[in-house]
Amino acid sequence: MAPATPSRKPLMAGNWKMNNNHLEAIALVQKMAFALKEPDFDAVDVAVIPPFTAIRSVQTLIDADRLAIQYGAQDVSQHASGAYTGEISAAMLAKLGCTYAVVGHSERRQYHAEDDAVVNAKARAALAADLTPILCVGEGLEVRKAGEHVAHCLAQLDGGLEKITADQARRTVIAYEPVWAIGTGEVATPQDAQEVCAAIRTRLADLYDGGVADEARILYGGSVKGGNIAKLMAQDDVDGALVGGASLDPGEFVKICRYRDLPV
Ligand SMILES: O=C[C@H](O)COP(=O)(O)O
Repeated sequence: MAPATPSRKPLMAGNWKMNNNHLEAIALVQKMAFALKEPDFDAVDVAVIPPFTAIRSVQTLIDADRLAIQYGAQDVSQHASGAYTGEISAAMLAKLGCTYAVVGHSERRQYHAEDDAVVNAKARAALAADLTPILCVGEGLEVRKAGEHVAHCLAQLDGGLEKITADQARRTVIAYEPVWAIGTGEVATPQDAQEVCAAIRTRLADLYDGGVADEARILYGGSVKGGNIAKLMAQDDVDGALVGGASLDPGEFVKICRYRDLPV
């Protein structure tokens, strides 16, 4: 497919998972803010995705220091409000200034039995509140070994995008995260990442139109580090990364955000 155009600004999103209390979160964002300069933000969108309990602190710091760092949540309720103990609504996250909400992360699918219908309901709830969903898809090792990874990811994509309009799909971020590469140090090869990201873009063109496919950002996630990001970003259909472990290290995450300075 066509190479990344200026309309697809790369996005580097750090998913902190269940790490960092609100004080640690402030310290981490401060360290990132100290290292990142204005031109970095012209080249790439930088986002942190802290646990719910740290979002308010991150918002306060980012607002006070007028930082260009975006932020979001790791999950969102499919429900608007009411008796759903423990849930956080999209409207609550929007009120906290969140830009993104991750939906369908493999850890939610695996440990919380979230299926495509739930993932889709969460994506639609996020979009209704003007949040940008980061919709995750990805295959496990068995599926990969069986050679069914593309079909598997496209089925998750179809399910996740059910009843989502073209305008909504245009601003949705898709993250391809092969489960076998998450937290294992075993990164997908750039060709593996490109194969699935290209298939996702082609499916977006089929489901909607070429405009949606051209504009929607597709991220790769799974053991991304400073040492492998440049090769991944050299792929036509990889528009950024959803970074787990390496986003907890400000030096490493800044290196990832500055992938253009790294040798391919
Ligand atoms: O959301 C992030 C992914 O699960 C990747 O995590 P990782 O970079 O630690 O492999």
